[in-house]
Amino acid sequence: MEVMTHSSKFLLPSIPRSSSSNDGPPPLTYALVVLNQGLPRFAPLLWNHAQLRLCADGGANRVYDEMPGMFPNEDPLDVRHRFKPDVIKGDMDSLRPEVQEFYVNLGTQIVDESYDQDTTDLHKCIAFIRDSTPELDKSNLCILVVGALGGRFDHEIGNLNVLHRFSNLQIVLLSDDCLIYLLPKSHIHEIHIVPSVEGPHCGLIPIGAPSLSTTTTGLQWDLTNTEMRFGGLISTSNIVREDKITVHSDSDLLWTISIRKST
Ligand SMILES: Nc1ncnc2c1ncn2[C@@H]1O[C@H](COP(=O)(O)OP(=O)(O)OP(=O)(O)O)[C@@H](O)[C@H]1O
Ligand SMILES: Cc1ncc(C[n+]2csc(CCO)c2C)c(N)n1
Repeated sequence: MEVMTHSSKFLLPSIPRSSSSNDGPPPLTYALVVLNQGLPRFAPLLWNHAQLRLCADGGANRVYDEMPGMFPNEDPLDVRHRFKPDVIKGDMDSLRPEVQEFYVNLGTQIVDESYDQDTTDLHKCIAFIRDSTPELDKSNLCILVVGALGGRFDHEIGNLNVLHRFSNLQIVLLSDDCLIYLLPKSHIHEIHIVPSVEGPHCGLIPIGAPSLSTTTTGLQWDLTNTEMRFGGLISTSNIVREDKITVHSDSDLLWTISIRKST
């Protein structure tokens, strides 16, 4: 079984190459999706790492309203020009008209899918990235989603559902406090902890289906061919003990880890 490696190095100001030699995996490219919740403090950092920046509907209001406040010594208009979304997509019931007009004048692409009331704005944005030009090599693409957690529980669960709907894409849901991604059962996973920005609290959660057997290394409470299911044992309030965590499971699992306040 192939090994999939994971790392939150996108939370570092400059992303180190994966290894000192040339035989490591190719570097990831990042896309950013901004949802309609308060921007996390590291939003400008992720924006600068990303090659493609989308706003899900009212997420564009957040960029327009909140980015200038993150650069209090700069002219708000300059900041808004610097943080111009490439695409705003959704059902457009939250995007304010003056925000839309501002970004249209800067060249942002607006994709109105108000006819689709069966998928969320995040789903629409992920589908856009999936279907976007081959310039973005999907196998090396990691989609960072900010504003995904905290707030309305129906939205949070909808966001987790998107991880399962697009399980062949690497998607990371972020809030100010933690991040979440899916560990597909098709791979053995190596999670390389970046101790300066994340940990120690973590969890492994079988949200889509029970797991008959999960084995981990590197955690305070490791699992050894352990069964996990909702209503039974799930691994919450666990702690990372080593800088490399391995996970092998017969089910897709959610991995979550806390983000340090100093990030
Ligand atoms: N409180 C929240 N918690 C988590 N995610 C959120 C929250 N609010 C919005 N989102 C995310 O941001 C996206 C865009 O938000 P927006 O408010 O524009 O959606 P919406 O379709 O108008 O929602 P609704 O009509 O249900 O209020 C949503 O699809 C969702 O993924
Ligand atoms: C069974 C069922 N439940 C809820 C909705 C409503 N809904 C789900 S996604 C969405 C778009 C939000 O931007 C809306 C309105 C539905 N269609 N089907």
